[in-house]
Amino acid sequence: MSGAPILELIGASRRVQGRDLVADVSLRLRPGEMLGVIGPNGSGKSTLLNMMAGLLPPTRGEVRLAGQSVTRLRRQQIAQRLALVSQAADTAERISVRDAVELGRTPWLGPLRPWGAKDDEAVQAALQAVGMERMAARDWSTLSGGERQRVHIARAHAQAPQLLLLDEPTNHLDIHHQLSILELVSQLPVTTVIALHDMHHALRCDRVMVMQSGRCVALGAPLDILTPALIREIFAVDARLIAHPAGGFPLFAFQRLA
Ligand SMILES: Nc1ncnc2c1ncn2[C@@H]1O[C@H](COP(=O)(O)OP(=O)(O)OP(=O)(O)O)[C@@H](O)[C@H]1O
Repeated sequence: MSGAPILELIGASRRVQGRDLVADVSLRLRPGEMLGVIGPNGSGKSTLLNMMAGLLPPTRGEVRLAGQSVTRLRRQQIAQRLALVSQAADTAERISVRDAVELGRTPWLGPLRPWGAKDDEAVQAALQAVGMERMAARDWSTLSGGERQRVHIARAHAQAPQLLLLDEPTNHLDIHHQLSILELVSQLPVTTVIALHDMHHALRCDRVMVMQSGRCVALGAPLDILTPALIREIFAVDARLIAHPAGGFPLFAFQRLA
């Protein structure tokens, strides 16, 4: 359906054993935006991303991908539109870094569409984007946690999705690679949803959605949403926003409430 947003949630809920893990989330992504999803542990961020990816069907409401209910799309159709890098992402051992990234091209291949130069280019560009081209021949099993994380992101990049879903993509990365990945993601010509714990990273998003007990309790521009009052209420900490001394993104100073 032309003109439909790449992703729309309409009262999307997921109830398991009588408990709403995600409750009544409505959301319409804007083209090219980077949406940060934050919230305390167990607030439903991963469940929501898995629902967006069509891996967990909503028990109420709907998730629409490019205008179509995600539950009615085939896996390959979904994979041609979105890539998910989940927290628990793993890859079979005994394959090389390049092999792992090549898996990203799978949704585009078929009996009438064999591997070609375009696929090689996509894989090379993805390896370069995350700074892993020199490790392309390395065995996956020998990589560090952060290197694996970068390869997962490269695989998602090679998939050439319109929508990229990243569940805490920076949690294994050193500070240089955290900032590189966020910058890379913000520059990609895709719409991105990124579950985060670091509020400094959330400030780099176009919009932020705050979750609490499965509900979306705030959605908007980061500085409008991440106020000391909201942070105190949701995370039970005192937060002050401080200007960056060199003009960068502002900084939070946190203190546990007494
Ligand atoms: N299959 C399941 N059955 C029962 N409860 C579940 C199931 N999957 C998740 N939960 C619960 O749902 C809640 C939301 O989990 P989810 O992983 O979505 O939270 P999260 O915000 O991503 O948490 P974190 O920040 O710790 O990664 C948690 O309380 C979790 O224990």
